[in-house]
Order: sequence, then C-alpha cells, then structure tokens
Amino acid sequence: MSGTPSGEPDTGVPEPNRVSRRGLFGLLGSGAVGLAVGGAGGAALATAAGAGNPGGSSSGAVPFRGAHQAGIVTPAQDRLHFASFQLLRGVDRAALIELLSDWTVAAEALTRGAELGAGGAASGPPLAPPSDTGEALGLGAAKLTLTFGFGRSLFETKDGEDRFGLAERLPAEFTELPAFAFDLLDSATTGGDLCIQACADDPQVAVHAIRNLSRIAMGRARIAWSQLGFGRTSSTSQSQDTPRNLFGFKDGTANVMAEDREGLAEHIWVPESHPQEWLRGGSYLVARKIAMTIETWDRASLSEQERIVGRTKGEGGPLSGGAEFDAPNFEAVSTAGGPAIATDAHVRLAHPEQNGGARMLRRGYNYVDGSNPLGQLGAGLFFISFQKDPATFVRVQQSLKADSMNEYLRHVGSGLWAIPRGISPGEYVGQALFTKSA
Ligand SMILES: C=CC1=C(C)c2cc3[nH]c(cc4nc(cc5[nH]c(cc1n2)c(C)c5CCC(=O)O)C(CCC(=O)O)=C4C)c(C)c3C=C
Ligand SMILES: [Fe+2]
Repeated sequence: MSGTPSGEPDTGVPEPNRVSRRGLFGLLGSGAVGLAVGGAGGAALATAAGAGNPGGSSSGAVPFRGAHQAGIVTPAQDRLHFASFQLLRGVDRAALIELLSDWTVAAEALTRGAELGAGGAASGPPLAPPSDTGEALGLGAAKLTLTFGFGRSLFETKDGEDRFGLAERLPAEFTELPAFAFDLLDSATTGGDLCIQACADDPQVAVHAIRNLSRIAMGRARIAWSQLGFGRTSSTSQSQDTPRNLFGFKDGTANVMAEDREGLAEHIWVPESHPQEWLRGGSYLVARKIAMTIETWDRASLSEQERIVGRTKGEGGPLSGGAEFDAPNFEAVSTAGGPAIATDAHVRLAHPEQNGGARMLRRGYNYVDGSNPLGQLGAGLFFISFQKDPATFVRVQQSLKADSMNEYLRHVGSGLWAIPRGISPGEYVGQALFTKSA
C-alpha cells in the first residue's frame, strides 16, 4: 500500500470534514490551489447549511449516513442524474481512498443543501474560482440522495490486474453480467469503475451534485458516461402513487417497498452471513439503458398494448381481473379461451413465480435524449434495480427473452456495481472495504 500524497502513513482513515489537497485542486482549479491551500491551510469543504444560501435550507434533507446507503428504499424522488466514473491511470489505493473521503465530505454537505467550500459559491477569494459552482443556491436539499457503487473492475480489470489490492475482497457472486438476447450495448454507456446515483426532487440539485463531485474527482477519476432521468418509474414506498413509464403504463406496482422489511432482508440487502464483511447491509445495483421505440408503440391498439404488458392501461390491474394491487392469476382463462395473461406478457415472465421466487427493488426513470433527424424521440427507460445478488437480475432478464415487449425495446447501456453498506459518523463511503478483513 502506498502512502498519502503528503507523505503521511496511509491509515485508510482520513481527517474528517476536510477535503484533501487534491480535492481542493478539483474544486478550485489549478491556478488557485496554491492560494487556497497556502492561505487557509486546507479549507473546510462545506459551508454550514443555509449560510450564504438565503433561499435554501436543510429541510427536505435525507440523512446521508445510516445502516444502508440512502437512495435505495428512500421514497423515489422525481429526478435522476446517474454517473459512471473511470479511475485515471496511475491512481493508486491511497488516491482512491482519498477520493472516497473527499466525496464523503462533499456528499454530506450536498445532501444537507449546504454549499461546498469555506467560501461557497460567492464568498470565496475573488481571484480564485468559487469552490461551489452555485447553480443549486437557494434550491435547498430537495431530498437529494447520493448512492455510491463499486464496479468489478475496481477489484480486477479485464486483464486480471489488481490495481488497488482489492482482489481478495471480490465477492464470489460479483461476476460481469452475461450477454443477453437482443443486447445492443454501446460501450459509451456501459460499465465503469465507480457509479454515483444522484436522485432529487429538483433536477438542478441532482446535476449540481454530480457536477461538483466530478470536479472534486479531478486528476483521479472522470465521468465515463452519465444519464439524466425524469418521472420516476417506480414507487419504493406504499406512501407513493404508482407513476407511469413512457408507454403510458403504471410501473412499479409489484415492487419491493420500504415498508416490506422481510422482503428487503430476503431479497435486497446482502445478509450478515455474507463472507465479505464490507458488503453486509449493502446491495447490487444494475442499470440498463433501454431505448423504447415509442412511435411504433403508439400505433399498437390499446388491447395489444395491454396484452403485451399483462395489465390494464388505466388502473394497472392484472388482466386476470381485480384492481392494481391484486395478485395476478396466471391460470385464469380469458373469455376467448386463451390465458388471460398471455404466455409472453411482460408481467408473467418477470413475476417471481416464473423466476424461482426472485424479487428486486426497481427504481428506474424515464429519459428522453432529444430526437433523431426523422423526428423520433430518443426515449426510453433508465432501468435501475437493487438486489442482494446479481443472479436475480440475470435470471429475470433471461426470462424476458420471450417477452413480447422486446419488439419495442433495445438495451443500449448496462452496468453492475456493488453498493457497500451505509456509513457511521466519521467513516468514509466504502471504508470497510479498505480497513476491515474479510
Ligand atoms: C430484468 C428486469 C426488468 C426489466 C429490464 C424491465 C423492463 C421494463 N419494464 C417495463 C414495464 C413494466 N414492468 C412491469 C413489471 C415488472 N418488470 C420487472 C422487471 C423488469 N422490467 C418486474 C420484476 C416486474 C414486476 C413483475 C411482477 O411481480 O408482477 C410493469 C407492470 C407494473 C409493475 O408491477 O411494475 C410494467 C408496466 C418497461 C417499459 C421496461 C423496459 C423499458
Ligand atoms: Fe418491467
């Protein structure tokens, strides 16, 4: 293990509430580093919530620390900015720890709705770039959550290189996702060493968070790709109404919800018995960028759309009968004589009954990336699911090979990240991965 940039021994536990010199470099820009570090001896990263932020407040703040990371069972917010990061060549274990420490300090401030840096957006030294970019001033915390994930490449690259001395901490089940039928993945929106899922009720708050975390990462990591999302496509709490996806259907009805403690323990959280201590209480995040050919879908009849989904478009009840939250009956027969829920309907194939009981917590968002020269919208669903084992997603996605919805879908991006458990006061994100033995 190498030492810290300042030459001190690497204990793996950085000084809390301070950004590293390298983090300051990212915040201030190369021209201002000497000035800021030399002048202040290392500035505290966050201005107190509300200070210099007259319209903002820490109300609407979701606690950053806890047993599990926020942004999983947190009632799904309205907006998403998801970013995949690539660590730069030459970054070693100490620099990675330092980055995670800097991100932790910043994330704590951002989720409180506080400005970054002692001077924040507008009160710092006039000759230095501001330490906060400023576009979230006055917007408050907006229920921002920041969920951090570790890609498999952090433990072992495709060439078998163990860049950070983490290979022995690689969980046995953490294998790359296999290729699925009909995959049309674009390498520009696939994979990554680290991910950050930023969710908030205000899009500018989510974008501000990713933008500033990316600045802080300067010299250590860069954004490989990112995705904006709107109109959550899942409920993660019974307190929420079921939203709709861009096919116009209610999405997220049969989800594992925050109130279902047994379901979460059985299907979403990595159990206490897991051999890798750092992952206990964590989860796995699967992201799939799924393009939807909505112009073609819009020409399908209502009954055809409902047949494909297996639910009614209005209320979202199963085609076997009943209201939205009634269980589907896959044995039920329609008046025409065939199965009421078609054998290739999405909900039949995705249902736990068809998948050895496998369940996941879905937390995706709609997206529209402009339109093409033919006037077709670049629309889709940025699918996100959390599960205690990636095999759950693999099993369901393989089942969906027969899904009649596939005619309208193209999977164009993909990623899998291990989500370490939440952190206690004084810890940095993922600390147990670097400090505790397996
Ligand atoms: C591999 C997992 C899944 C992918 C990928 C996926 C894509 C996808 N889904 C919809 C629309 C709906 N999905 C619905 C239910 C549903 N979907 C999955 C899994 C994946 N979906 C599951 C596990 C379930 C629940 C099944 C059940 O237990 O009944 C529904 C119905 C409403 C609901 O329960 O949420 C819709 C609608 C789209 C448009 C899409 C890709 C773009
Ligand atoms: Fe689905």
